Amino acid sequence: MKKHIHMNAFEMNTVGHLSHGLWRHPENNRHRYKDLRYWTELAQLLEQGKFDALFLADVVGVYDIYKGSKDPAVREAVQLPINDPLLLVPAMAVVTEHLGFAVTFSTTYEPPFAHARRMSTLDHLTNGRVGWNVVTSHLPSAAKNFGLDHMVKHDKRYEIANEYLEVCYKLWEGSWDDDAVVRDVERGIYTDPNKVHYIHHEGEHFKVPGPHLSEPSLQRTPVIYQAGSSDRGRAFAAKHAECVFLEAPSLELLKRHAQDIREKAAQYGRQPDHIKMFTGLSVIVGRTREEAQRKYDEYAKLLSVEGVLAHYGGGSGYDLSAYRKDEYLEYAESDHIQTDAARYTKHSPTRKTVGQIVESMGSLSARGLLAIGTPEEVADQLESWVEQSGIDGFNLRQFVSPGTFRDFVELVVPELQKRGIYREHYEPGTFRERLFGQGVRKLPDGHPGTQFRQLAARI
Ligand SMILES: Cc1cc2nc3c(=O)[nH]c(=O)nc-3n(C[C@H](O)[C@H](O)[C@H](O)COP(=O)(O)O)c2cc1C
Repeated sequence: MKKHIHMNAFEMNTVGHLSHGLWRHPENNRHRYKDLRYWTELAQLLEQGKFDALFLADVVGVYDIYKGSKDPAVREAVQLPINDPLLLVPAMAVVTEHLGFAVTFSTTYEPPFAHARRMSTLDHLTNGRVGWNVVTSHLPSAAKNFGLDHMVKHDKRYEIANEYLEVCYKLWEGSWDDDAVVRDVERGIYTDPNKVHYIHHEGEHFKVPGPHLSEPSLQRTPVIYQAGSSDRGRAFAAKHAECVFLEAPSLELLKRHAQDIREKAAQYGRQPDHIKMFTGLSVIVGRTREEAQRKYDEYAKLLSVEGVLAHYGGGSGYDLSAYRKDEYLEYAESDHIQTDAARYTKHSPTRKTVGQIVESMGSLSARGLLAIGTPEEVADQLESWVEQSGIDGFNLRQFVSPGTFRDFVELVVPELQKRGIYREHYEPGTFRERLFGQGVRKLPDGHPGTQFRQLAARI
């Protein structure tokens, strides 16, 4: 059987996720993000298109680096206003049966004990369809709103994240035995106390005795997503991630990062093929090339460079308004997203002036892979990119909502299915089983989270 392409729909509980300025397009419904039906309709559309998951990004701060002010981001709706993504999941789960939900949550500001319960709750409510995009956050405004004077240093954030996950694994994997809940009416025992264990975690950043508050859910540990390709980011992904969101300015670098993560994963004793690699994808498809071009022209006219610059400022830490246009942008150590800081500097095939970078930000392909054309032409591109880079799938961005996703479901999915490179029906089971095969309901052997099972045996 040909290798199937996996698809996540990349979304955010906000107006301006990535296509800044396009909220002005008459067919764009992003202002309906506050309406639960926007999300339940979207989930049903994605399930009709046999997507693996809805991947909900999230930030807990304001983009206020560009021009030293929040005003450009506020004016352009750059990931503000923004609501909590986790609260959308139960409603979408009720109207779907197979679609996964990967939600973003930061390990830097809120402690692990409550988050572990939140994720167990979602795994119960979705019948084993939840994933967690583990981020460490990158906005100084978030740090200040969580009581810190400065952002936690970049590498320190990953150090905290490693311990954070250890606490969560202990709670999810080791605190409750599979047969702890007995519901023995005769003896009046709901749960056998001998099968619920303290975790007694005492680390540098967290002290959590346990036990976990939730009974075991189908997956126990949610499917672990990660985004971030710095050295520390890739090392973290190699240790924990089951789905990695890679972004790079070339397919060659994408391939190298994917190989690097798989090699590091093997050194951790993991199965390298138990990691699915994704990259961002934009698609403008039409029944004819002219229709696709018309959409491209409409979107390109509305793209806001100010919005892109405000987003880039928070992502990279570089305020491009502070440079002369003829200055070359050089890589400077950043505590923000180092992948973003490297995009136009050390990861760029050529040195770029700030003027050249700002000009390129005015293009719809600024954020990476963009396929434009008929369903056949788009499918050709996707097949070629997967073959060249060795990745497993894409996080599909959108220009207009839900039009971009509807076009992909109605026009591109049938073409991919015809070529035998996309599922025609959902495989049974949990989110993790759909990604990694029947029977892989929980973390597979070799994943570091499995070492914390049968905690009682070790305490
Ligand atoms: C493609 C991509 C998407 C990301 N999405 C988010 C997000 O939604 N929320 C967030 O707080 N951080 C996000 N990040 C930042 C990283 O997850 C993480 O916070 C890390 O600090 C930055 O990664 P890096 O420095 O290893 O590149 C993203 C990073 C990348 C590369």
